[in-house]
Amino acid sequence: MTEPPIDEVIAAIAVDIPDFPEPGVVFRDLTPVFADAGAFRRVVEAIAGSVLEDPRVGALGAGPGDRGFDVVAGVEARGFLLASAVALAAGTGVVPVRKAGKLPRARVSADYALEYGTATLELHTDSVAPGQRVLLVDDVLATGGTLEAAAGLVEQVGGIVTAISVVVELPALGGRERLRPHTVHTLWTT
Ligand SMILES: O=P(O)(O)OC[C@H]1O[C@H](OP(=O)(O)OP(=O)(O)O)[C@H](O)[C@@H]1O
Ligand SMILES: Nc1ncnc2[nH]cnc12
Repeated sequence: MTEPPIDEVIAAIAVDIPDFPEPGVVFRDLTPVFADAGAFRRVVEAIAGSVLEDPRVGALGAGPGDRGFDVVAGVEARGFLLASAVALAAGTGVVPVRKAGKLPRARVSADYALEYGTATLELHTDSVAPGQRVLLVDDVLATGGTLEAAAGLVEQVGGIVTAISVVVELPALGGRERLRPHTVHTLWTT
């Protein structure tokens, strides 16, 4: 039996919440997508294979037996739900990009603004080896402030951001443009 396209699966399950967490923001709640076993499996497998589907797959170092990344990095908190599952599916390890004050050892930090506030992200300096290829994962790409900060941290410790993969992209907020020249893979654009 043919499975429906992944964007249709996500769109049918995700829930839009107007004016959350503040007036004017339409919050895209993906928790029902992650709670649905079939949808979660599809999402995780699609992200784990996202670099292999890139037309520049060869240039990114992907090919038989190589998905094009050596480790998955996820952004706290919702990115964690995806990143560890993607890493398990891909056979790699997983690295947390955490909100400020949670990482105990030597770290780099970046302040940033997102669609509804400001925050600070941190990464252990030794969590990515120099030259290691990193797939950076999160649930939502809105303004791109969060993923721009996370990508900068990965690069600051010597990693190569081979691609950025998200479940949903809100193109009206310009995140993709902000993340150039990084490659951005999205499962659902709305
Ligand atoms: O593209 P941007 O405008 O930067 O917004 C996207 C970010 O916003 C959300 O995280 P949030 O900071 O709400 O944290 P959470 O995962 O802890 O809920 C989301 O999970 C992304 O990380
Ligand atoms: N509109 C939105 N919905 C869910 N998460 C978000 N993070 C930033 N903007 C968001």
